[in-house]
Amino acid sequence: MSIRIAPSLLSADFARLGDEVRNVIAAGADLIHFDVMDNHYVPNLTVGPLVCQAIKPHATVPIDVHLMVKPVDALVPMFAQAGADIISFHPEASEHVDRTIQLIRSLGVKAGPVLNPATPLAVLDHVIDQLDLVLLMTVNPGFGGQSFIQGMLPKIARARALVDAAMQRTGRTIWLEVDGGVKRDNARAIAEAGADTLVAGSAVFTGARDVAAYQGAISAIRSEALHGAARAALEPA
Ligand SMILES: O=C(CO)[C@@H](O)[C@H](O)COP(=O)(O)O
Repeated sequence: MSIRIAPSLLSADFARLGDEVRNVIAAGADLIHFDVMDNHYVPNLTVGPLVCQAIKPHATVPIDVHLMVKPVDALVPMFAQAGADIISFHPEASEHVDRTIQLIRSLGVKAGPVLNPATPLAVLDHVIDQLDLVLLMTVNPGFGGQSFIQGMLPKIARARALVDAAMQRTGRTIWLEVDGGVKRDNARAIAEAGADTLVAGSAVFTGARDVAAYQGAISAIRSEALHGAARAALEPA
């Protein structure tokens, strides 16, 4: 299994966003995770489509837009136009979850729901076969730098089983992404539970804030996660 690392720009230097995007990509980032907060669905306010459009020329890897906004649908075409390659959204913030997924996919963008720590996996029941990814929050959304909620590990494992079954049924690829409190010292357990895509903000944008620092952080997380994924592959199904 391959592991994707998605640095969250929430912890980047917003005064130098183009440089930060280029630097984390040079350091090995597989995706750029772009957190959109509206001070309504979550108690924080970040950036919108104009900033996504501004970083697009610097992003030689896919831009993974995480919408923490309510309502959702009106912003979807704006982010598609701004260069989003992936758009995830919170089912609680959408009036019609199936419609939102179809809207995102109709614009040629990969789609997936984001499950808060307390959101049950049952929300996937009738849509999983249409998804490109499932994003599991391992902190409550709204802020970077929070601690990983340990109780989420069994939820990741249960989501892995659902995603595997859906991939077998449909022949599609569905990523299982985890976001919140991901560090080098828990990446192994997170990947062993079944995550294949790890978002990390404060654990990546750290140290001297240059390519070497980002490379050290990304490769440490990746290497731990690869160990975890290898261990999971050895375990009986
Ligand atoms: O969506 C969010 C927070 O709502 C995340 O993407 C955080 O930005 C991750 O930051 P760290 O927990 O890795 O510092």
